[in-house]
Amino acid sequence: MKKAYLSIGSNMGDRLQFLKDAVQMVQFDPEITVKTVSSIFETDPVGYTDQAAFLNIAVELETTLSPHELLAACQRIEQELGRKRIIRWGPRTVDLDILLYNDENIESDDLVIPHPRMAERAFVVIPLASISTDPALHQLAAEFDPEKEGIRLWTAFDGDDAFVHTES
Ligand SMILES: Nc1ncnc2c1ncn2[C@@H]1O[C@H](COP(=O)(O)OP(=O)(O)OP(=O)(O)O)[C@@H](O)[C@H]1O
Ligand SMILES: Nc1nc2c(c(=O)[nH]1)N=C(CO)CN2
Repeated sequence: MKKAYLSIGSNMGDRLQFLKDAVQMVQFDPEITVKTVSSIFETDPVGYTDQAAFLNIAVELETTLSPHELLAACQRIEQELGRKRIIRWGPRTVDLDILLYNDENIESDDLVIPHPRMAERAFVVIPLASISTDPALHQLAAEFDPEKEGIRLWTAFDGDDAFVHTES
């Protein structure tokens, strides 16, 4: 069983529903168990700025899928939820990126882990650090000023209490 973290974002249509649907579809995969979902953050668009604000979350999961199988699962969910690639970094119903996979470093043509742009993205690092115990991530998150970065805590993720993993 491997531990992985995803970043999920949406800035089109019913953003909250897209996040909930995406998490539910991830959880529905028999090879994946969702352990923790971060709170939802509303974030100003980065990269291509002439678009609506995003909702972003980070998700911790356990999986028996390989990194490439996990990428395929994420891309299938994006397709099923109607994602179309029109503008690079442009509006999307839902975007699922793999941030980390079991401390592995992967550099293939179609998959790079850790995600190559994660450290510079407050909309990724702040939700991720909020569900991680890794001191390096907490340090990275502390270097961002949420107000300056345009990041606002939006609401708890209440898609399903079963997704909230409590250590016993
Ligand atoms: N860690 C990763 N997670 C998801 N996709 C990845 C990863 N590493 C490389 N990719 C590749 O990136 C390609 C483009 O992904 P996508 O269209 O979601 O990019 P984007 O979300 O617009 O931009 P960004 O990659 O900067 O977040 C995918 O087809 C995938 O093969
Ligand atoms: N705030 C925000 N900006 C973005 C996002 C995102 O999820 N949130 N995703 C992008 C491409 O991955 C580009 N810009």
